[in-house]
Amino acid sequence: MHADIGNALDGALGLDRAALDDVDDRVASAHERVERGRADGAHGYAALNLPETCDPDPVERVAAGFDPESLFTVGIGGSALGAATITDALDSPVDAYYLDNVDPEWVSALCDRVDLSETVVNVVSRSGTTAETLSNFLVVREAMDDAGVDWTERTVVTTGAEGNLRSLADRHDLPALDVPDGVPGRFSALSPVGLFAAAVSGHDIEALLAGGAAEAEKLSGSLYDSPAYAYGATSYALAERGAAVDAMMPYAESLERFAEWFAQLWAESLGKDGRGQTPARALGATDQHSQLQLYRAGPADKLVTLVRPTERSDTPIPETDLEGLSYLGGSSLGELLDAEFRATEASLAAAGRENVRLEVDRVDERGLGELLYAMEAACVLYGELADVSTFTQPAVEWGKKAARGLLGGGEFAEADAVRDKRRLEID
Ligand SMILES: O=P(O)(O)OC[C@H]1O[C@H](O)[C@H](O)[C@@H](O)[C@@H]1O
Repeated sequence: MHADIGNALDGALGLDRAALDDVDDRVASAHERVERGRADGAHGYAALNLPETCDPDPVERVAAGFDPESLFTVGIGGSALGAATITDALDSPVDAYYLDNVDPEWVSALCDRVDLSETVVNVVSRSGTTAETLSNFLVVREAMDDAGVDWTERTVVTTGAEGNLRSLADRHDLPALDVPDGVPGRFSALSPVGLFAAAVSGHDIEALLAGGAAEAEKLSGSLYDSPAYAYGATSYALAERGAAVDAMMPYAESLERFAEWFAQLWAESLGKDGRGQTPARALGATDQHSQLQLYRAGPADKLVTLVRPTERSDTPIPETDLEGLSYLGGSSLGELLDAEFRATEASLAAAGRENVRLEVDRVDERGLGELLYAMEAACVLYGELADVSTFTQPAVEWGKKAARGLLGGGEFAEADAVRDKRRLEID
């Protein structure tokens, strides 16, 4: 991945090169802490070792046992978004569906619509306790039973070393993949959690890991030597000066989900102790015609992150004799998209609005591996600089307990708070 942080300097938020150099002095010690954590395989930091420690063989072996028309990944948050980012980005013969939400109409319509006898179900939960995932799995399993499909022949389990799902896999002798120790869900894209969907869809998971390894090699004690750290340190420095929002805006339809994955990574990891940066999801060029007005002329409280591949297959724009449109003829959709990318970058910079450019060669397995790993490393560095507990999510756990208490799954004080809701009702 290549990062260009030039437009993050000397804008409305006042980050200049001297201030960034000061942050760089702290990057050295932050990097040492990250390296120590990686060497110890400590919780969270272990995720940055995945390009070396993740063995693609078991994933490929389990995937080779299936030749499905469709894939249901039943999981939520980090147990779905990494895989979804990869399969959405790459052309695939397998229809990949992600059953993360528990919207009853949507789930049952999906089970009715898809041929379950040609579907593989991968139920993914690190903890094996997530209510949405287990409920959706039970619904899908029953739908398979009802359709006369032997679910045990078509189900893969991806989970931690023990728990409900591990017991289920053992009891029914299901193929099982491991969520590696020390790897939180939102950092698990380059583990079996993200890679099974890619492998069963025929993608090269070794190239995904190689992309991650290439970014890992560039991590160093200076932000000026590592694109991942350049991004993490710049985002942190801007956040400290008031960039409360990070608008992730890929210029590739195939990377729309990447912005969703990034949102979880950034929000859950860094939103702590009254700090953090709110991720916004945008898509170039579409959102130039929607959100860009705000990004350029609204509050100066944002970093806009522009992502693009430098190479892509292209489609020529046919010649036309329509007056006013002839300049488009002989050009291509790719050239138009690139011109829009550069115009947006310049338009933000001209208004003093900070933006960063991130580029990969192509949206392929290698490029995705680079991008996913680099954003994870950027996030870990940001967390070190901000001194937050990057790998926990206590605020999310609060809501989980409240919901569980409401459903009769135990006594939780959090559920009482739901019952005590204040009301001021207007009809
Ligand atoms: O993999 P699971 O244990 O089912 O967890 C799925 C998701 O659950 C929670 O919402 C956490 O905040 C997420 O970080 C996690 O990715």
